[in-house]
Amino acid sequence: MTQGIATTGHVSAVRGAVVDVAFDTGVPRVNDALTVDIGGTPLLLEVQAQLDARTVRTIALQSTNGLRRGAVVQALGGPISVPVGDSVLGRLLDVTGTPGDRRDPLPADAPKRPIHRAPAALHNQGAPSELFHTGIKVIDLLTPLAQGGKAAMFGGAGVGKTVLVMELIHAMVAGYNGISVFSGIGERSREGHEMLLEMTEAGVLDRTVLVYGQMNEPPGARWRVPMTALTIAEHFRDADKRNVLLLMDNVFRFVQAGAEVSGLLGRLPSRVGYQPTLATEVAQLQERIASAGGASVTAIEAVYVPADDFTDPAVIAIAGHVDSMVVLSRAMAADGMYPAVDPIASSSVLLDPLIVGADHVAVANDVRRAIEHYRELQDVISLLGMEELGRDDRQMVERARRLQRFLTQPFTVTEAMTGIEGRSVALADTIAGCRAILDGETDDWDEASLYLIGTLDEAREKEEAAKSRGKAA
Ligand SMILES: Nc1ncnc2c1ncn2[C@@H]1O[C@H](COP(=O)(O)OP(=O)(O)OP(=O)(O)O)[C@@H](O)[C@H]1O
Repeated sequence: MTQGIATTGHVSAVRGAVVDVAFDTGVPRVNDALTVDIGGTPLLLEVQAQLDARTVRTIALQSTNGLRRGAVVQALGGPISVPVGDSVLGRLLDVTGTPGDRRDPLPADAPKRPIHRAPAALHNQGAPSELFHTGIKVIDLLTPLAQGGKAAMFGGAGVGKTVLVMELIHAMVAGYNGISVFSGIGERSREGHEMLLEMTEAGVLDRTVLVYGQMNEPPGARWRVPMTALTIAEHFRDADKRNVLLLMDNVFRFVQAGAEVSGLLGRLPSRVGYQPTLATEVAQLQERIASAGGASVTAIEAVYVPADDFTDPAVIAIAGHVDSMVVLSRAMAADGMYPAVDPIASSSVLLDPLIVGADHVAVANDVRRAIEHYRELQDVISLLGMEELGRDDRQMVERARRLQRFLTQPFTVTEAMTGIEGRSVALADTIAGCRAILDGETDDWDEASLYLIGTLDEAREKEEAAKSRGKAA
């Protein structure tokens, strides 16, 4: 709000989620919050543009049903503020910080923080520190995650992003003593309540905050909900010096909501119809996800890839900010190779001999090389058959197929679907297993023995059991 100027205005136009508000003298600043009462329910608006000396254009964060021209609007004198701190632990909140879990309201004296803030100062930011072991073979080997790092799971519709994020939550939250902040952005609305239940069952609800703006909510809510989650995470980091795990499903929906808002505000679209401010919006969100002052914020993000097009501007903008990029492949999902992590397209800046050690990097590179070589030969194999390959090529292909199978893994979260108990594998076992396959120890094993198992020892038992059954028959 411009200093010393009246804070009350009135609605001058309503066009869906876009509301124009006129003030008698002066106008609030961009990103300031306004509130208006619709039949006893407060509606939050956020200023997006100053149209002239008296009028602002705002975007509504809740439904504008029932809003009339002339309604009295209060300027709050700053950005939307959301409750932070211990009182939000174990709660399911919406973009404005209002609980949606049918429990008591939050205490009136809960501390609040504005959702728009500058990122932590660069000199105060910490780089990713220790590695986060997930127990998921393909991730620990090829795209390691770090505490204080940013990882994103990229994939088209239905290739397993949510399942992978849920499994990571399972793997990490139980053995992690920091706070987890989960932000549901523009996905199915039932997911929030399912998550609440799961966290309660896992006994970690008292260390978790759930913040949701789902697909049934207006674009303003989906656009600002990651900021709300981030503000809560930042408070735990700065005020309590606690490590935070920030999970976001799905960051693409944040970009999509931004595009909807941009269209509603009448801005000309840019490449592929996205908002002209795409890169800025993504950077404003991602640059705030940082470790600072000795406490880390570790982010795991799911990113939907529209029409499996990895050159989509939204995907590229997000990919530029992450340390570990886990790419999910439709072809692998179709073959039942779950988790469908593409070993070639996925990468991590942490896969460096100085960070993970030379042995790890060497095995990871050999695994990639073998699978890449197999892919190059796949056309020849489908046209002419394996018999036409030279001896070395055939051996490489057989090892690559075994490696691909060894890197599949049953998940705890899919136990009900697959009927197979989830496995968690130590990194040393993953590396030893891959090395053994690359060295040819499993050349005469049945490929199926390596599919959906944990360690190589388990595959060995499966192989021996199959052999003894064969003999008995
Ligand atoms: N690791 C896995 N093991 C077994 N099945 C899986 C696995 N991952 C995914 N699936 C199967 O794929 C389906 C879709 O997975 P999921 O909901 O995670 O996809 P998504 O990429 O998040 O999809 P959307 O883009 O629609 O949100 C699951 O319901 C399940 O049947």
